[in-house]
Amino acid sequence: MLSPTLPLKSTLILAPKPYLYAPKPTHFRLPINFHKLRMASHEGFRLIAQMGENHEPRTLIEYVGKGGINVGDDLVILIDHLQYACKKIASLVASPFSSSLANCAGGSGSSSGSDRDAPKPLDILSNEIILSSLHRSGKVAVVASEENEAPVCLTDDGPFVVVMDPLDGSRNIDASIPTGTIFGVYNRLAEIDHLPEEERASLNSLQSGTRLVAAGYVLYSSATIFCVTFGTGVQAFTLDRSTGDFVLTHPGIKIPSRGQIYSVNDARYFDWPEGLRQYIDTIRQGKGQYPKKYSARYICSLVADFHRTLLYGGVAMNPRDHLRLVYEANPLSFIAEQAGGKGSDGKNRILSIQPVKLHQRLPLFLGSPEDIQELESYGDVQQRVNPGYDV
Ligand SMILES: O=P(O)(O)OC[C@H]1O[C@](O)(COP(=O)(O)O)[C@@H](O)[C@@H]1O
Repeated sequence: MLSPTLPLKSTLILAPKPYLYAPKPTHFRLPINFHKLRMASHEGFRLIAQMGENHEPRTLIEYVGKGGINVGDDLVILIDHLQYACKKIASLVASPFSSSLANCAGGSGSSSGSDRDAPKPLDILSNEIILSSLHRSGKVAVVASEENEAPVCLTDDGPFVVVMDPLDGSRNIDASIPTGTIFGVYNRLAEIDHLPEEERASLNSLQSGTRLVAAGYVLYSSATIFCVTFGTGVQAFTLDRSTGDFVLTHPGIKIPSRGQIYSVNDARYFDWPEGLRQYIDTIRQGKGQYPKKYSARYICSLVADFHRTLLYGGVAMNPRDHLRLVYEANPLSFIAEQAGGKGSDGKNRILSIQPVKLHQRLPLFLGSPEDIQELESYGDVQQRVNPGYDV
């Protein structure tokens, strides 16, 4: 019944054995230790074989299935289709054409004067890839996407509703900077099935974040990482390009209770409120509750900044009304909480904010519980000035 979990053609290509590609002698030597590389790849295979021997769920699909946490057949099928779509996107963003796709004016129709379809920008293509995969799953009633003005109805009796940002950070593609997909899954509200389609779709998409059944992100970077929670902790899986599987590499992620990194676009410092300036000035001087000088890291790609924060701790923020509640803040806050962290708008828990509009924006602060608490204690941390920025 499941969609083929066969990898994409490109992911079928076996990883080259480093020793077959030893460089021809030249007048300079590459600083590569091929013996070490060979050992590292042997170590990787030994690790994977061992995980299999222990009968631990090894792949994403094993993890969600009956041998793992058993989320139910319907949700397994949905996740299987979603991961398949994300593998396609991973190939797309890594392709030699990604940068020209990212920059093209885009459009879904034919270009004028030609009967050939105009190329579509990557975020539009990614949206179409996920939408069609979810449609084929037969398990999704409604999809609310950053790329669609209104929610899209797929299958009337599909048990789930999916909210998503199909490709966040695509403006970075030109410079090969990481991008990501963000998603959340709700149960369909069967009690409103009698309402007209538009109203049903809207109410299904505006469910409170506290009702999320699952949430995750896929990071397209040096590795492709599928990080997910079903409300019982957070696990991350890394795409093994030799088999096409997402392999469990980060079981039971726990965010450190305190980090030493803050992540924000601090060119906006002079548009910040006093409280936020004071907070950042304090922690970077090592004068906060944690007596260490904080470091700054900001990729300007939400999934990448959040992923690093989840692993290393600290706080990732965008203090202006910019990021979206329904398909960015809610799923990432659910993951943060499941990892022991927090998601806040500077005053309130994100998950308890009732969405009123699909594309609603808000300030977002995600990270280690002690860092978020300290930040909130400054009171005035939401940037009210939002003049619009060129870059
Ligand atoms: O310009 P800012 O305020 O630094 O915002 C950057 C944030 O905007 C995003 O690029 C998303 O913005 P878009 O939805 O307009 O693409 C995030 O990936 C990133 O974290």
